Amino acid sequence: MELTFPLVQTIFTFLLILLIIKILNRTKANHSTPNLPPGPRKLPLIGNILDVTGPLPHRTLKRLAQKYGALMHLQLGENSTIIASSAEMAKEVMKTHDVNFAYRPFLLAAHIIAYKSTNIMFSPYGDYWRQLRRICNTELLSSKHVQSLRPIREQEVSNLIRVIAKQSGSIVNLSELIYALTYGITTRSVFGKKSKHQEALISLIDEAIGLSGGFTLTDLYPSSKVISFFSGLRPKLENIHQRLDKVLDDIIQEHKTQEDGNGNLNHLLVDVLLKVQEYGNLEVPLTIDNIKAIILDVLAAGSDTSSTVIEWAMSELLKNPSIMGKAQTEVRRVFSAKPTVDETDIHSLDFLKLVIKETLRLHPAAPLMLPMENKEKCEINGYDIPMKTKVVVNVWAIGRDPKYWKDPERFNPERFINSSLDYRGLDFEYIPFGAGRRICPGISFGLANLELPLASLLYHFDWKLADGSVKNQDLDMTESFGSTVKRKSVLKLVPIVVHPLA
Ligand code: HEM
Repeated sequence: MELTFPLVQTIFTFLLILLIIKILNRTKANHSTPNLPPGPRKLPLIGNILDVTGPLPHRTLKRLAQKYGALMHLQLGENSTIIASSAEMAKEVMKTHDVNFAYRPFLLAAHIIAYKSTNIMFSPYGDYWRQLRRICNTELLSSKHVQSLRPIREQEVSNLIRVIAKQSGSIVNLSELIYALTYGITTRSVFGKKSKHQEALISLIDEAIGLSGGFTLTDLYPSSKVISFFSGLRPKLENIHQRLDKVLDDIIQEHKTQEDGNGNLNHLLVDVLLKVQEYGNLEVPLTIDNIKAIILDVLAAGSDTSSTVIEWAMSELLKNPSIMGKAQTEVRRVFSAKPTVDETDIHSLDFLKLVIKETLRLHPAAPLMLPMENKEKCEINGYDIPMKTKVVVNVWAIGRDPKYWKDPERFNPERFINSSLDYRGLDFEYIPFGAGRRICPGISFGLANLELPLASLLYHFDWKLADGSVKNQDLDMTESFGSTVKRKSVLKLVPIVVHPLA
């Protein structure tokens, strides 16, 4: 058969279409099999869930990273997850690709408890979140405002010292006392006077944190209605949310009609928010529910973190008596002419600041930070990171990496002498408060809540372990994972009054 020109043209067009389809398919195939970072073998349906189960995920993830690398991929149920375990990878995520990773993944607990994720921690990156951060930086959590809350801290700490002094020579549960102290400081900083609802509020927040910590099945399989139904998590969270909402409403109403302990109404965090709501000239209006979500953030993020760090600092000091001695000598010298520690001279406690820095290195309150998510696909270290991948930074592993730290497991505050390393998010080998746009906005408040209590505990008392048969250097330091990583066993100690309160 002779090939006519129209027939040749038809065949040519047909072949061309086939070629285009093939190229398109290949491109599509490339899209569906990205070059992900290495990670352990994935099992059908569950992926790597079994690889990360265990009581201390930050330690498990460090071990896995030693095998698979500082940028590792895990499939956790339906969630494609990247774990960054080195300063270099953390910098890629939180500096090079900062805007792209400034999102948070959807978490059912944050959605239900925190008024549809309108708190600072879980609201998506955008105008509303930017506005909240502006309010934090300029008003709510600014250094100046934290300074104005000084009388509350001093009163609460001196109450604690009185309580402990009464038990001089007997056993105290220091963990419990510190926890009550930081909640006391935070709730009073928010609302002023101790409210009759305070205990209910604290126990509800604890309950909420208990339900949302770790990996919940519902968050591992967000698309499965069956899992969501059988886990029963949603109704439990809704129940807590309703009770929390009622308590917060009552406290705000009660607050509107009374003064704080200092006869002053304008410096408390709830007043700042109510004032900003009314007169703040806001781009996005702030509702009362938004205010409640922010208050929940401050209460949850502000108390537990500080008590955890104080508890670890005291544990490390007890374990290292010569360092304890040095810290006590300093605080007793600086405040020798005073009946107690106040915030006027607290900035002179240079060694105590090193102790706090070293505690934050070895015991970052949030060892896996808060999860992040990228809006768009990107490439890190030659690997593809598809859009909406969850990213976890193992700050704990970075803080103990011998690549950056000499003798990393040793508690040695002096390593920070003459070192420019700072926790403000610029040195990626040391990021206990995170870095980038989502860096903790509560650094000043958090530090103020650490310095005064620690200095006062060291000034007024000498400390012994309750169990006299245990040598100080053998103090058990086992951790327990939750919203923060605390001591597994409570710190039971015997205080001996050295400087009584006047
Ligand atoms: C020693 C005390 C504290 C430590 C170690 C700590 C640590 C952290 C860390 C690691 C993050 C995640 C940062 C990131 O994703 O890059 C964070 C976020 C946050 N922290 Fe803190 N924090 C402390 C105290 C506080 C206090 C006192 C407050 C409030 C009063 C606070 C409020 C927040 C909030 C609202 C966020 C979320 C920020 C956002 O997503 O934009 N924190 N904190």
